[in-house]
Amino acid sequence: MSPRVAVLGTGSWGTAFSTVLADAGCTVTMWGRRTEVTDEIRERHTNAQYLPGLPLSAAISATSDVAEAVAGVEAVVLAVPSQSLRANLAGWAGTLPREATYVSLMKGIERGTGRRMTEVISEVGAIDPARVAVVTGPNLAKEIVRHDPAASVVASASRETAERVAHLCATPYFRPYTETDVVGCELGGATKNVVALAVGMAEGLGLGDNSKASIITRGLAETTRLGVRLGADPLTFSGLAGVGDLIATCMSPLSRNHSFGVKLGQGLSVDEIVAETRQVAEGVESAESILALARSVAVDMPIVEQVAAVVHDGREPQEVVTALMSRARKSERR
Ligand SMILES: NC(=O)C1=CN([C@@H]2O[C@H](COP(=O)(O)OP(=O)(O)OC[C@H]3O[C@@H](n4cnc5c(N)ncnc54)[C@H](OP(=O)(O)O)[C@@H]3O)[C@@H](O)[C@H]2O)C=CC1
Ligand SMILES: O=C(CO)COP(=O)(O)O
Repeated sequence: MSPRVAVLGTGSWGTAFSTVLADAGCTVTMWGRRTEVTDEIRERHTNAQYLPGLPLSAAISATSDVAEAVAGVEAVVLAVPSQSLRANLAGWAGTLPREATYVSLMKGIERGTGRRMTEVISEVGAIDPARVAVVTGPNLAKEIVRHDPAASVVASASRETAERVAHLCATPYFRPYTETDVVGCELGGATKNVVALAVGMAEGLGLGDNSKASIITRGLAETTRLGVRLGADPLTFSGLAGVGDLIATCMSPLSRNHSFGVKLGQGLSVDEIVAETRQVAEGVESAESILALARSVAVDMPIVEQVAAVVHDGREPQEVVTALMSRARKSERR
């Protein structure tokens, strides 16, 4: 019998990952908060708002009733915005199956608490961390649904859980590796969105590839610094969840964070860009929470600090360049 999986969230990545699961042999029930979207997925097998032109597998159904979505599933995949996860889980209290495996697709850090998404799942859902995993890596939804080959990481404190989730989502075009460094994988995924905003800003200001490569490399350095302070393995940041996702997100016009940054660099305000795009650019919210987390453990993150100043305090992107270039000189590796 094919494994049954619930995917909670009908946006770009929730829908794309549902197609991966279906192609890997799972029967998938998606949950979405708008019935027009769930009706469309169930009846017409499309999700025109998020993935226009993509026919969805017959193995994917959808409902706006979360109890119906999770009934009898072995895994619950969470693909809602990072900042709404806590409220979503609280609203589903008593409905979520205790014995299931929980999988986070989200790349953000919670504002106010500095928690990673798997921490929020364990805390609010009262789920044993050994039954929680995160899937992360260079996985732009629009390329995944084209079946362009890509690799990913499934990280869980339990190697067995990571292996089971990798088995559920492995296809000829989606190759999951397993990992136990959950802290490093989640920090890599969340922080690369903020670095992509900075790279996008540089592009929007008309700067070239030297500038972008410098931001990516120094962004990786500060991400690694924070990760190591919080107990991550430094090698995780040279893997798919670190440099892999950083390259994809910082260089691709398909990335919402990169595109958001380009528009900031071109002079648009945060409110103007949000009104225009109406999709999640997780780095905008996470810039502040990652900065607070870094400050709480006395880690210097100058790029994250400058991005937070632009998106939260209205600093001009051009001022960011001056601020970063006029910092006191130091050794590259300290
Ligand atoms: N897109 C990508 O390529 C990738 C994304 N990710 C990560 O996956 C996560 C989800 O992103 P993605 O699917 O792309 O985002 P989208 O913006 O495409 O979709 C967001 C989804 O969340 C729903 N939603 C919005 N607000 C709420 C809320 N308050 N409560 C419940 N549901 C809500 C939206 O519903 P509605 O339509 O009703 O607004 C929609 O279904 C993010 O953390 C992102 O960083 C990770 C890898 C790749
Ligand atoms: O995480 C992603 C690719 O791995 C998607 O990035 P964006 O959210 O910036 O589109």
